Amino acid sequence: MLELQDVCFTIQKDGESVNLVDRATLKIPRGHFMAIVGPSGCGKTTLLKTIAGLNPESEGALFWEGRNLSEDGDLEASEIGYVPQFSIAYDPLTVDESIEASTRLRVRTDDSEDLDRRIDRVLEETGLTAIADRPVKVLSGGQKRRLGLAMELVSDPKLLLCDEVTSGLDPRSEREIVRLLHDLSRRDGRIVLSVTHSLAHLELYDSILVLHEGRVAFHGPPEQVTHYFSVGDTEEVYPKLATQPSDRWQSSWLKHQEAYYGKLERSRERAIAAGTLHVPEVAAEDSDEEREAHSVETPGFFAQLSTLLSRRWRIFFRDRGQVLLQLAILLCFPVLVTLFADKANEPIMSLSDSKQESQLVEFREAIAVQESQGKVGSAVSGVIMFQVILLSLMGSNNSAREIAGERPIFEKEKFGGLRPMAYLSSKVIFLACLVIAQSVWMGVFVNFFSNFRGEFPEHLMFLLLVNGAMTAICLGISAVMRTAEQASLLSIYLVGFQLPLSGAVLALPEHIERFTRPFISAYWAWSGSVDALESKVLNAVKSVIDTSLTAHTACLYVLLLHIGVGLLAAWIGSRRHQWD
Ligand SMILES: Nc1ncnc2c1ncn2[C@@H]1O[C@H](COP(=O)(O)OP(=O)(O)OP(=O)(O)O)[C@@H](O)[C@H]1O
Repeated sequence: MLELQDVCFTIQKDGESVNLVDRATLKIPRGHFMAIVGPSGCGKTTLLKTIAGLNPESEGALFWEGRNLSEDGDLEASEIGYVPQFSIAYDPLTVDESIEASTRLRVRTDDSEDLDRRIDRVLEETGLTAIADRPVKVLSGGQKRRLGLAMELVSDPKLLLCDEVTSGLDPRSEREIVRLLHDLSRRDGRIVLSVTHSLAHLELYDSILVLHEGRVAFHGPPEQVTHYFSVGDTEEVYPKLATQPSDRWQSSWLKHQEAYYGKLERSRERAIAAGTLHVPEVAAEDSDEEREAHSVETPGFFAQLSTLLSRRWRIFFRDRGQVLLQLAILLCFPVLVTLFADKANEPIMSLSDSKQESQLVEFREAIAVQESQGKVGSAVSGVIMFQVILLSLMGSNNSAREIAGERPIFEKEKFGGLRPMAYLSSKVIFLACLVIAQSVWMGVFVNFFSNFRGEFPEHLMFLLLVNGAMTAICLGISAVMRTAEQASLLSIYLVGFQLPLSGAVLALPEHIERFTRPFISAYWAWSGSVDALESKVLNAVKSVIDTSLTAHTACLYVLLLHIGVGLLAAWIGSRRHQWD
């Protein structure tokens, strides 16, 4: 039994408290299929989220089998299924792969046979067996809704919450989905609550809850709705609701509640007696030990991590556009750098040791040496900065959308028991592979055509670090921002400011530089790499720059700090609840 006692969900609006759900009192027995209907904006989704625990109730209490959920803790992630309005599957995966990933993330299975059995069961239950190999992106609206349901059913939830799963469907698909939900509530005492706009097929529900401005206006058998509201047709219910304030509807409903619950109870008993409703005994779930024995265990950290990683690589390789873009960037960017590397290869002239015949010749030689130093110094510094900037760009391209672009799915999976740490670790490992491939290739390729005139391993380390720092910072941005567009835009600006604020092209005024420098990863990677040059080339670079250099050890620490800050932001952002 799910029971709500005077449950409120309150928000602060213009300094005032507003109840989006106002003293909702309900009793929903096991094996029950209930529709939540009401005019747009009346609080249907808000009520569903309050039941799910996504909106913590401000007042009142929720009980599950007599257990106070506010005091004794929420339902286990596996006990509750929530099918949201948005799609929770990745387009490039197939139906089968989506259900498999969902099972591996939510259910600790005994072996591969157990896993296959679970997948086959939900495929069959939701009528998806015939299209198990089909990619999600080609599914019809109705098939996508079935898939959303299937992905929730993998843990065999006792409470299934569905938000507008029939909206936008043609009448036939809508009836099929409502019929499916009805069937799902007939087994194992599962409660199915479905928010819907549609007043069609009400006869398939056990009860109808009519909400008005966050308040319960009616909750009873479907055939009683028109009688209760004294209307000829269900379509007339919403206009009727508008004829009086919601508190009047609420108080008049409270007077009739017991009588209607009596009717619901009698029709339930008839269904059980007729064998159309099967509700197993509840006694076994009364003790905590028994509950634990029956509950589905969530997989461990490493199991979730490996599922996420294999899914990420699969999605990456299925997205041809993404693979081609990565390859194009990987191959073209280093080529671009080598086009400018000619002058960096030239030798640097030195003053001859022998005495010159005249002062004029000596002077000309000094000028020539200075020019040669300037030319090579600028080229070497420019080539290093070019590499650093391109790797910063790759870093931002790697991760700016990585979390923000799939946030709703991540939130949904978190609700289903996914550990944020497993999720973030999978992102870090995936991105680290990209960073290593991009940076090593950039360093080695450019070094092949234009030999780094100094400690190449140190230079390579700074290339890795700058790409890693920008990838980590943009991953943090991706986790903190609300949308993928915001995250992309901010990341692009961040990269855009790297070159002008690095000081490699133009020295900044000192009072500005003091504040900007700590944040500019490109400066630290450039300065560290320049510091690793052999002394003659280093002096040539110093002769053309006004910006001061920093010892490479300090550069190393600052870049590591940037990576740390980026990952910390990603961790904080991933843990934050951001369902909407
Ligand atoms: N967290 C929130 N903060 C402020 N307002 C909110 C919040 N959540 C919901 N609302 C507002 O509460 C009202 C009820 O929203 P809800 O989404 O529950 O309605 P609904 O009945 O499901 O609507 P629809 O049928 O159009 O989907 C709306 O006016 C919505 O803008």
